[in-house]
Amino acid sequence: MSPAPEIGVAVFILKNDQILFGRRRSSSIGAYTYALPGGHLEFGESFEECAAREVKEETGLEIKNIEFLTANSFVLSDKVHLVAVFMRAHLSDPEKAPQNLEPDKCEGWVWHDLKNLPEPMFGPLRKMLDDGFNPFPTESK
Ligand SMILES: Nc1nc2c([nH]c(=O)n2[C@H]2C[C@H](O)[C@@H](COP(=O)(O)OP(=O)(O)OP(=O)(O)O)O2)c(=O)[nH]1
Repeated sequence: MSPAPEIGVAVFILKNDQILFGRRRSSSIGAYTYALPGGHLEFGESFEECAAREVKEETGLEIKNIEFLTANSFVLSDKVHLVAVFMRAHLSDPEKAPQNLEPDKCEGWVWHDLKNLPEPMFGPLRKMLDDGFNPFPTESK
């Protein structure tokens, strides 16, 4: 029987014109690609709770104005089917820098401009951005 789809929540943390990315390590899917902070939805969690928890666990940052943006279904192989929920948020304290709190999973966190995104990017995210998805509120562009 095929495994169940996994539900991930990924967060576009926006600071001025920039987005926070981390390069994934080899142990999980999307090895060595740049992705957003995020992780798997736990039983009973809202998307907002999952976003805040994963961002705090991975970067030490607290986020506010957490909003749902979109969701996508990606079949990556005959074993991996992801349902990715994309959220947007801002830093509670814009002066605070991200820490790499899970160095076994991530090489470090860096802010990138939407016009100068890091490569290679995690496949599902690359596809969304190539399709023209823009996580910034329309009034700020
Ligand atoms: N972190 C992250 N996950 C993403 C992104 N895009 C995307 O489809 N996902 C999917 C992949 C995974 O199925 C799921 C969770 O990702 P993950 O691999 O980072 O999870 P994790 O180990 O940190 O989570 P956990 O098991 O500790 O809860 O979300 C993204 O940009 N960042």
